[in-house]
Amino acid sequence: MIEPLDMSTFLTVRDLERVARAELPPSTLGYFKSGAESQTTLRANRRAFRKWAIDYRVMVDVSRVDTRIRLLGRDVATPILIAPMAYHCLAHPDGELASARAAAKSGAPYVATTLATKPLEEIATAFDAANTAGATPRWFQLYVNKDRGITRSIIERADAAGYEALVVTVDVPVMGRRLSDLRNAFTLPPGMTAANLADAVQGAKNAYHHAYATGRHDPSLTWRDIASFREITRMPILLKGIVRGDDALRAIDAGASGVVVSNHGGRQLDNAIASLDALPRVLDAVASRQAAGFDVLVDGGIRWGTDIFKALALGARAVMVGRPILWGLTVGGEAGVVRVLQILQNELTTSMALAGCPDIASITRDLLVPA
Ligand SMILES: Cc1cc2nc3c(=O)[nH]c(=O)nc-3n(C[C@H](O)[C@H](O)[C@H](O)COP(=O)(O)O)c2cc1C
Ligand SMILES: CCCCCCC(=O)C(=O)O
Repeated sequence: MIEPLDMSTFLTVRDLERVARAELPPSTLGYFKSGAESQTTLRANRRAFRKWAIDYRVMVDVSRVDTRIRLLGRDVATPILIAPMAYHCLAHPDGELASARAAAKSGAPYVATTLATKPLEEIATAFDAANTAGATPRWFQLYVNKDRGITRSIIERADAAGYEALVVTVDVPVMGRRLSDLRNAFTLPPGMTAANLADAVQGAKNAYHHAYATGRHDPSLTWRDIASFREITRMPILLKGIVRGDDALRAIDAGASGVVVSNHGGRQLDNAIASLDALPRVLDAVASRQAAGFDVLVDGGIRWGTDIFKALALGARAVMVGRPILWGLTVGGEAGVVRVLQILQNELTTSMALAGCPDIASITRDLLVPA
């Protein structure tokens, strides 16, 4: 019998990544880890964090460190969210049910993807059962289907299942060229499906990824559509994949409540600007709206608590973490994702204490200098 791994032996996200890379079949590993084309943006996302050093304060009472934030108008325990990512069952048979439970137990907001391998209703139930104090929100990420009837029905299902926000991903008009997926003809293995779309892609049950990307996904999405989604749902809308100040302002005009500064983890436009590099100009553009509750989040390349510290110091409300969650899920299922979130949370609170920041509000811009 193989003994379950003791999660406490993993001290960094990298420790889990190493084991996950060894465990995953090549085609799945390629799908999870890859960026588009030359992977320049994938690398730039990491490099952007190394451009900053933390100019710390001393002699501040940090006997208590509080990571609570306000997010879309409610209190949340941590600024670390789980990014929407397709096909969690590739990492572990419990898939999104495991990652959702782990998020709820850790107090980390969870963003379920349209392309989940478990139905959005089951993910909601798994999350809520573990969210005993009801303190943590879960959001739903939307990919827009060419058949707007299907899109509408997904939004209505997410609404009915009690998701608190709709995250519309806007940086995938078409899929980026991830070379390993092309070489491996990546698709879902037999028996695994994009569970929210099962009715929509009948006849392609073992090839959802390709069938969805080439046949169903809508490249004609524009700002006008956001206004039309506003009419369908009570959920506040965030746009994920914004890197420009003028687009952030358009998002506000379209009725969005926030944006996620993101280049999709370097998986879409290769040579795109790094997310962290784009963050300051987006924040500058929407500065006057932040007091009114317009939230700016960022993702891409976050692997350490100090990365989160830097993003918050630049002015992000919160961060989303992508691939590290898949490494944790691969290595230990729910316990592995809990461990990833614990590691990042511990690193964040340690860096806050060492930088003289007892709470998130005290992580200010002057604490960063060029490295
Ligand atoms: C395997 C994988 C699948 C993803 N699927 C989705 C998705 O379904 N919807 C979405 O909006 N973003 C998706 N993303 C992008 C993530 O939400 C996020 O923007 C990115 O992973 C952040 O970068 P990081 O992985 O470096 O943390 C995916 C990313 C990965 C790695
Ligand atoms: C054309 C939409 C396919 C997106 C696949 C999921 C995703 O966002 C990613 O792999 O990245």
